[in-house]
Amino acid sequence: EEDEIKSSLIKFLTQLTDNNSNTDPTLGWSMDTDPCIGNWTGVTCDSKLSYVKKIVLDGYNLTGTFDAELLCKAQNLNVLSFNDNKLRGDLSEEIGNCKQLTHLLLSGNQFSGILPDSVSGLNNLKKLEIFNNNFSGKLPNLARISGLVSFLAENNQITGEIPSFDFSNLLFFNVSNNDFTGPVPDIKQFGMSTISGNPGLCGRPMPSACPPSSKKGSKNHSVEHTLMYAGYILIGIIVVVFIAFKLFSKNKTEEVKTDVVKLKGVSVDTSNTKPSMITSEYKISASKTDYSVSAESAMMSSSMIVLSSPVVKGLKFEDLLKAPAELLGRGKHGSLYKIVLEDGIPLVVKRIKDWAISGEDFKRRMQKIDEKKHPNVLPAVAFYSSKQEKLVVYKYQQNGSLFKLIYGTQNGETFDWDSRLHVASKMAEALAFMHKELLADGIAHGNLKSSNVLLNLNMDPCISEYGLMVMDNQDNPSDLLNGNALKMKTKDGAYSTFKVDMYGFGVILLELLTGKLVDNNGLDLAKWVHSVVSEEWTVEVFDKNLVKDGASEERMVSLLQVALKCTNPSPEARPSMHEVASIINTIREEEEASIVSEAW
Ligand SMILES: Nc1ncnc2c1ncn2[C@@H]1O[C@H](COP(=O)(O)OP(=O)(O)OP(=O)(O)O)[C@@H](O)[C@H]1O
Repeated sequence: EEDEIKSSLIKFLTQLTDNNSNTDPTLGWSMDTDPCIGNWTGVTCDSKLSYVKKIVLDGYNLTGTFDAELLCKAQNLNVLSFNDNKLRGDLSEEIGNCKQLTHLLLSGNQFSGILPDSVSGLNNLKKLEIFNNNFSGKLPNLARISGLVSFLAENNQITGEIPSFDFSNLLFFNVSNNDFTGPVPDIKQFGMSTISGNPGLCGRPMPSACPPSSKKGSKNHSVEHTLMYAGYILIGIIVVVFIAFKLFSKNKTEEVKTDVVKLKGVSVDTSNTKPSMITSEYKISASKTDYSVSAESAMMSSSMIVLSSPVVKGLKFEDLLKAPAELLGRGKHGSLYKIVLEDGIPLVVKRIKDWAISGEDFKRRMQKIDEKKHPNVLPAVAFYSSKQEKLVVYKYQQNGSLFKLIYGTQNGETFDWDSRLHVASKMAEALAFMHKELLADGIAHGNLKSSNVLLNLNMDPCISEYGLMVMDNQDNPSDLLNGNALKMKTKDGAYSTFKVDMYGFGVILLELLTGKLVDNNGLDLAKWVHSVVSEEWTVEVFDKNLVKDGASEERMVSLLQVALKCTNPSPEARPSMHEVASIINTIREEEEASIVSEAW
């Protein structure tokens, strides 16, 4: 079979080098040698040298017709690059036999005829580049290829409508100077020049408006559409009824519970707490509707420990209860409320759920953490502990979280490479400091993720909720499925959350680099990146906004390598925060040096 592939490839090449001026028209492709070990020009094999993976013959003066049937006998081909030759004729249907193709690059030739339907079946295709040819006719349904990042087809004579791509997934797009007709797609990010030279296009910003029913609308089509719209309307009605119902029943209950304070769920049972913290027995039950301060509750302030923060001197527990509260989030580990004190200071209160830690241990832990101050770690303002309740108070950060910043960029805000690198390096320094200082106490962050990284007024990262999570010491197998719980057993048998932090940090780096959302505690994003990178198409993992802005690929790759080390499934293999911080600093210095040299 190998011989068959070899002879097909050689036959394929002979047809292209017939009248070639090359000194050696065989380009070293010979039956006597192995394509993977012999010197076959332009041929690259997989790492095990078992099959031909790429053929790159750009600018080899190749002429004649491109026999896809012969070529695609090598079924494992990933990359075909024949740019800038003199290839003529049709691209035949058999190109579809190269099922593994990720790159089909044929620009700068004299291909004619239609692009065969089989191209739309190349599911793995990432780049399809056919510009500067004479392709004509309608395109197959290329929108089916979900992973496509580049479609460049300018300077052909292609007709029909522009494929209905999901343009937000494309990095490179150009169909200018063809004969496309139909409506102009939403391609803002690419600019109108990428569709110019297609006089038959209609709708804004073209001079001609699209005819109202430009769709040929066969009967089947219109029936389908009617059904679809009827479905939408039905769903709409259900949603409206549901919301109305909810609102109605909520109004009813609110008549009973007079207060809007969401903290009212807080139940403070002080009967079992240490006498040093609480002087007498008072109970505020969850069902109690009014939290107005009573003389007794003032005494409870003693269990509220206000840390060194000057912002809220003398903050009392009842101040928290009194202030109007807004639920910001309800996570796996508790709820977060925003409150505004009487003097207008906004705070957030984290109410930690199910934390089996004694009041003393909690107090000691919070004070240990508070002793270590770093400008990029958000200090707690106060905390409160009773048997049922653990509350930690922070200052409200009006600039939102890193999570919002990364995913907000889709709405047109920019978060450029320089700023991302800045955030990464500040975070790494802060965590390296905290890890070092708190190593002996075994207090790591425990729940590092981009929503716990806030931005201060200078847009510097501010890591929140440090140390509020303790990993339970049970080896819960279901926990092992999510990345957060990839724990490491230390010598004395305890688990170290420090390596869990490394994983969390790695995922944040991946978010910064890819701009992609994390599912399932980051495991999916990490898995995805690991798989793309192992297939060698590293560049395609990066956020296209970064690529578009011309961020340095070299330094993005360096940061990606750090992220991959941090998200190694095996905790022992992950680096320390100290190592990571120094690598990231080096990357940043290189970035700064390059900006300086560019300025020259
Ligand atoms: N001090 C703060 N100032 C402003 N926003 C904050 C502050 N702390 C957290 N937030 C934001 O409030 C939202 C809810 O926070 P919360 O901590 O409940 O969610 P989470 O981090 O997803 O969950 P968890 O920490 O329980 O795993 C998040 O978007 C977070 O970024």
